[in-house]
Amino acid sequence: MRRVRAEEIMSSTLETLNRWVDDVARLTRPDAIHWCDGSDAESQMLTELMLARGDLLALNQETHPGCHLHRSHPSDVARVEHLTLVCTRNREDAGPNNHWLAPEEAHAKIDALFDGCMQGRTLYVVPYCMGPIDSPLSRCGVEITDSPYVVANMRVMTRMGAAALARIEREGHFVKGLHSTGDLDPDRRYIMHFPEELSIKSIGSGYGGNALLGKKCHALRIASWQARDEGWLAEHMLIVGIENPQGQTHYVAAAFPSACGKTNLAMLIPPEGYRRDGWKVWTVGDDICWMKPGPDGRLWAINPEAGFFGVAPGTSQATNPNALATVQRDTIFTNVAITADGQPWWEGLPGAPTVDWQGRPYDPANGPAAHPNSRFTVSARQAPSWSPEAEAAQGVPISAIIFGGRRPSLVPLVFEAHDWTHGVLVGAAMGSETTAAATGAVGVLRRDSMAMKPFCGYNYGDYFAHWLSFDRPGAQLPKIFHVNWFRKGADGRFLWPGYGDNLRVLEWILGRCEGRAEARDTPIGFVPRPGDLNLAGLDLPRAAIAELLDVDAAGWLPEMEAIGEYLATFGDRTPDRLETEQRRILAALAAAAPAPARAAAG
Ligand SMILES: Nc1nc2c(ncn2[C@@H]2O[C@H](COP(=O)(O)OP(=O)(O)OP(=O)(O)O)[C@@H](O)[C@H]2O)c(=O)[nH]1
Ligand SMILES: O=C([O-])CC(=O)C(=O)O
Ligand SMILES: [Mn+2]
Repeated sequence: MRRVRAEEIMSSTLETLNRWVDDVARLTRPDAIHWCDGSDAESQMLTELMLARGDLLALNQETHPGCHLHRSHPSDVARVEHLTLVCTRNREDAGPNNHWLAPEEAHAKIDALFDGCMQGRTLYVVPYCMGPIDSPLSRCGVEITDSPYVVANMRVMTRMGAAALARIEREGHFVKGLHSTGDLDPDRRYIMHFPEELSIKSIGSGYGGNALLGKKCHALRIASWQARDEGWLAEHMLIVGIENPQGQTHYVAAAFPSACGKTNLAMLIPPEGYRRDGWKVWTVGDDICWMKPGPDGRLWAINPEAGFFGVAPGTSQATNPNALATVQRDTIFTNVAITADGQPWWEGLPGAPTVDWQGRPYDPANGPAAHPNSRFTVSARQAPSWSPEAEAAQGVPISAIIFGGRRPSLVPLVFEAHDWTHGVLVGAAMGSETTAAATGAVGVLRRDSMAMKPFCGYNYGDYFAHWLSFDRPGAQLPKIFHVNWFRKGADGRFLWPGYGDNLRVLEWILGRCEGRAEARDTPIGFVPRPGDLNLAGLDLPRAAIAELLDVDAAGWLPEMEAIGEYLATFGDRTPDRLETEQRRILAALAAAAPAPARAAAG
């Protein structure tokens, strides 16, 4: 066999890349082509260009140096799940959890929209690396886009430019992402994924997860497919380090659906008593987590991103002071309001807006001043809680995995799965109320397994089987938990204070991992009794705590039945082990429920 020399791989990769750029240019007909190097000078040039074109507005440079505002088209403010497709040769491989089109038909449909779409525009070639540039867990891609705003965001959100291109040349492969804002007509908008070709095509949107292709499209949909083939996990999870008073740091990964508290938990500021005792919280990631079993059998995780694309509304000194401190400089704000002196403003901040997110004089009759899905894009390094371990090539070891969602009733504040199989069922069964992060109705309860409903690039049944496959000899798997910060009382208000006080729940979780914390066993898992949680200094009525930790077996019966029906929607692809587990819990609930509920459910 002839050995292929490194230089040959390098030149053939560059050839592939050049040929692809040429092909795209022939189709889209840009006026110019710009290869991004990620330098400061390039960033400066793009900012000036966008300021001149009105794509960016400078905010108050005295209070917010280096901060700018971008207003997207009012019909282009969130991910569009109904226009997001996974195009596999076999429809079953995409699964009922994805919208699907056959690859040939999909290419034909979207290429027709790309035809000539970059006339009068510059085509930017954006090489990027998801994850630390020297990590074996990282993966690279190249996004072609005609949006300088996308380039500017990709520069913050990924390791973008020359170093990424060098890694691509060395490795010989990369994910291809083609993006154009097109004419922003929602009728000519598609976000298409071709996992078998490791490629993405997105047109008609300039917004977040639709357009920053390194993020949801690559790091979740395509990566989840690759991860299944290669034995790792690509998840919609934050990664946070919790340092206890003894100076030990444990890392936790948590999956909550979009706009359900990942960024907040990742940057949590401990309550005062905890701070005094020496607890610290370190942010590794706030949205995406790639993890792989290490030589020691533990799961080791990296954050593939380099920045935060966080929800602005609700971010305040009271809720997330770390995030607020992070966005005081060098931040791109999208669809927030502004004050009379040009500072960014959103609901939850003090002061008053004068101009709303659409650039109109603020009038409460028009709704919120900032769009509910308005965002900030900022380098993760600017967070006061930023963990240097986020740059570690081997990643960080995960002690606990947490699932959670917005559940106004039924689901307790926290519970622990009995074992890995049960934990996978807990993740698969996740439900949450929809939020403004995607277009469509808000506040509707839907199943969102592992918070990946919009992001899993293949059949959920296969995905559950992949999760189960990590339970094998030699594995040192994290314990799995479920939390619910969003339980509401009869008055419609949240029962749990949330935010910094969530550390109380994390302390119990880590205590369980170390075999210290107590719990009672219930059909749905281990639940703390009020005395098992550290509630010192918390002004919470005893009745609220009781309600937060109650397990209503009669109420859980129909929920567990619905979970069974949901699992069945993936047909043969649902692993038997998961269905057996669901039946086991259903039986335990039936035995625990008072007789009338059993009869009703029977
Ligand atoms: N009641 C309550 N609300 C919370 C809590 N944590 C976060 N929120 C609110 O939930 C909303 C979204 O929070 P984020 O932390 O930005 O959500 P995310 O999961 O990072 O969202 P994406 O970036 O869309 O994936 C904000 O309005 C927060 O104020 C909590 O513990 N309790
Ligand atoms: O992808 C986006 O547009 C924002 C985001 O993090 C999410 O929706 O989970
Ligand atoms: Mn997200």
